[in-house]
Amino acid sequence: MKKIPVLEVFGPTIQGEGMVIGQKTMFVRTAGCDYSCSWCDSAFTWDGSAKDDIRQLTADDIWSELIQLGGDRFSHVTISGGNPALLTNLFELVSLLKQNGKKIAIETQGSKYQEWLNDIDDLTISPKPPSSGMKTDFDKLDEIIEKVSLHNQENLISLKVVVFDLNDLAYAKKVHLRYPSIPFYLQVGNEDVSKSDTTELAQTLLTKYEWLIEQVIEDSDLNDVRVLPQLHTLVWGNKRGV
Ligand SMILES: C[S@@+](CC[C@H](N)C(=O)[O-])C[C@H]1O[C@@H](n2cnc3c(N)ncnc32)[C@H](O)[C@@H]1O
Ligand SMILES: Nc1nc2[nH]cc(C(=O)O)c2c(=O)[nH]1
Ligand code: SF4
Ligand SMILES: [Mg+2]
Repeated sequence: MKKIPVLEVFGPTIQGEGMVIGQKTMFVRTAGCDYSCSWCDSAFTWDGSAKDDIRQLTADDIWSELIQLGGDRFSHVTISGGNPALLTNLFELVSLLKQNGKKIAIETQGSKYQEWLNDIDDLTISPKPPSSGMKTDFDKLDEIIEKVSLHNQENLISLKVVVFDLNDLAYAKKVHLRYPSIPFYLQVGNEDVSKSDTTELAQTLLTKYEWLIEQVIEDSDLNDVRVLPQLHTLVWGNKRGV
């Protein structure tokens, strides 16, 4: 079996973000990203700080670990990163999870296409706004969205944009208007990914959530969007592996 670079396997927990927020799920976090967002809350997947913790695992190894941690207490697995869509080899894990009756979600930024994306039950594509320092290749994003919309019709696809400021909101609007038929989520940006005081962090994030809701209320281009905080950050702060 082919190897997959893995940094974390954890759960059961709840999906804290986006289209299936609140869903009980396991997480597999792969190593490596083609982006380097200034505010990335999982920078250890790509900045070298956790390079000694990367394990090269087969799909069978990952499955054993999921069962060891989750037993019969899960039906859903979320694969995030880093950018899992860098990894052609994830195909074997996707088919193994499906064979075992598990639903699969993916978190990716929409910079790379893989054929196995067509087999994902809950696919979240999260293009990055200006505050990240990254530039979206809209031709590539068009291509990915066209392919997954065509091949992934029984499954759910959504777009999710993290917003820190008005510039990001203008970008989010542009993405939503470009793909009006794809369910669209706005997510509160966490400015302080190393803060350890969860109560203080939650207060700040709720204030930012209220600000984001107010922007959406006022804007007729944003009538059909959903506005969400990162639920896991409100509950557990910046803790890893939850
Ligand atoms: C860590 S990323 C991994 C998956 C993929 N690389 C991506 O960005 O979509 C998972 C999600 O966390 C979001 N995220 C990362 N840092 C964040 C922050 N500081 N505040 C809010 N959301 C953040 C990303 O935008 C993405 O939607
Ligand atoms: N509970 C929980 N929900 C999440 N949703 C997306 C996450 C991610 O880091 O991709 C994440 C995460 O790390 N934990
Ligand atoms: S694309 Fe995702 S994992 Fe990569 S740097 Fe940005 S937020 Fe982090
Ligand atoms: Mg996260």
